[in-house]
Amino acid sequence: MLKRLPITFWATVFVTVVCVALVSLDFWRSWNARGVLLEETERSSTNLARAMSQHADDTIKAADTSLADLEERIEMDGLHEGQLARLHQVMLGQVRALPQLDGLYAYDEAGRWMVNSQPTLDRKANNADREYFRFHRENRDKGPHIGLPVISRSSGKWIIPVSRRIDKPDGAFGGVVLATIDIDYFRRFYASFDIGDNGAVALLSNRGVMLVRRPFRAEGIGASIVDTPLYQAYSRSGTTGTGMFRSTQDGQVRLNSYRPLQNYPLFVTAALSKEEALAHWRRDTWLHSLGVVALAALLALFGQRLIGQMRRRLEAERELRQARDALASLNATLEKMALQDGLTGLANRRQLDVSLGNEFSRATRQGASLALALIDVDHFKLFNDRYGHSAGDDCLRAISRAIRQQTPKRAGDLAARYGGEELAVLLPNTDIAGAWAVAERMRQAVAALQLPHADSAQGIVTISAGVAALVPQRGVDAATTLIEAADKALYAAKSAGRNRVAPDLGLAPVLTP
Ligand SMILES: Nc1nc2c(ncn2[C@@H]2O[C@H](COP(=O)(O)OP(=O)(O)OP(=O)(O)O)[C@@H](O)[C@H]2O)c(=O)[nH]1
Repeated sequence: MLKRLPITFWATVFVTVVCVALVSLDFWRSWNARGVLLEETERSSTNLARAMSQHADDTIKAADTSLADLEERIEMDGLHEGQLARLHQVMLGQVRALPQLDGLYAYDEAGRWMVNSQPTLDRKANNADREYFRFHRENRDKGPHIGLPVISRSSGKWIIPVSRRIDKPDGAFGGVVLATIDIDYFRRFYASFDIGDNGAVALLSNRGVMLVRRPFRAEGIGASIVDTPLYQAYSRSGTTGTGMFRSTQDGQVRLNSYRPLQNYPLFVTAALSKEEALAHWRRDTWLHSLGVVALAALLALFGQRLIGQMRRRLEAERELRQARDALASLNATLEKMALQDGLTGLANRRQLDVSLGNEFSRATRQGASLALALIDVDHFKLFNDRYGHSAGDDCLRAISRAIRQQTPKRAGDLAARYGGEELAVLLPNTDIAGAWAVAERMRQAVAALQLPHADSAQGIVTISAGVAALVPQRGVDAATTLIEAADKALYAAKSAGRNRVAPDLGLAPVLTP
């Protein structure tokens, strides 16, 4: 079934498969490259988040260590005047040593400013209203507390408060020590990252409050992000993770990596813009795809032309085959016509001569008898004269038909038009008696046609025949011998009154009719 499909079909299938494979392979390659690029982006953002969380942890840890030291000193020595001057010096030293520190402060149990790292101390100021102060007053927990970002009352900068509770010797609330971390310190650090034009990094509290963010927006500090998909993913997992989220702040889709701080209830997130990460890939893919599609189109066009040519060539070959077949059949017809008489449909004189030559040779070789009957229409001239030449032709055709029907069907038997109104029947392997019998049957068949002939003695068309037979002797007899003998017999038949068969007894004296 498949074999019968034309070559042009398979060529079309081939070109189509090549074009589709070309485009599919390029698509697959591009899609793979995209996946690899996103994986790399994810790795970068994860590494960035790790570095940020470590940095934030270290930054707060250093401040908290100072606080723990201050807390211990105050709990040991109390907050009396002599102690305050020493504490002031210690605080100044710590703030100078730690660039992230905006200031260090100590408040008594009523929130009054007792000592800080500022050059002057406003004794009338009170921080009892601050969130961290209320937290420590109400919680006996001795660990550090990270507060919400606020603008410092003393320096006017955005700060993150880190505080610890001071206990009196009896365990009652004795005040708070506070370290304020300059948000600008984080901002400067985050500004040093290469996160592209649309990347974002942030430090956030575990309760979903923004502490610092790049791109920096003052109104973003302290804002809640609990409704964002990023925070929901983080609070669900509670640990390190990644995800592709659309920012609720600027609508950008980013690949986010989030990671909690090891020691504090905060987490960081590093987000790289998907758009930026894929920008180069997109440009590259566009150019590449354009090239591949153009190549596939060229291939398809070229293939289509080639297949068209193939089709035309096949068509030409088919036409050529048809012409050759027509020529062959024409040749066969011509060959037949060359051996056939046009009027009677019997073999023509040429074929008779060839067959007679062949059969004569065979009979000579085999020592077989070869017979020939020469037949002539009686008074045919008168027939033509009375009925016309065309009726004469019809008459000849009818006689030829009758003679063909009576001609034996053995190989070599041949009825032919000898010339004019004269016919000949070649009968191999036949002696004179057999030939006479055949000619007699023919004569009777013609008479049976009852073709009217007013100028004939019988009133119908009749024929006369002369038959001759011989067993040819090599070097003695020739084919013409047989013709001449038959012709002589025909003449005898005519002379004897026509409408009869006369045998030639010279060549075959054995005849007993
Ligand atoms: N219509 C027609 N006539 C033919 C054809 N071939 C030969 N003839 C005619 O046949 C006639 C033969 O005449 P003749 O040879 O005189 O002999 P005949 O009239 O048959 O008389 P006998 O043979 O003596 O009986 C001629 O008039 C030819 O013109 C042919 O193909 N068609």
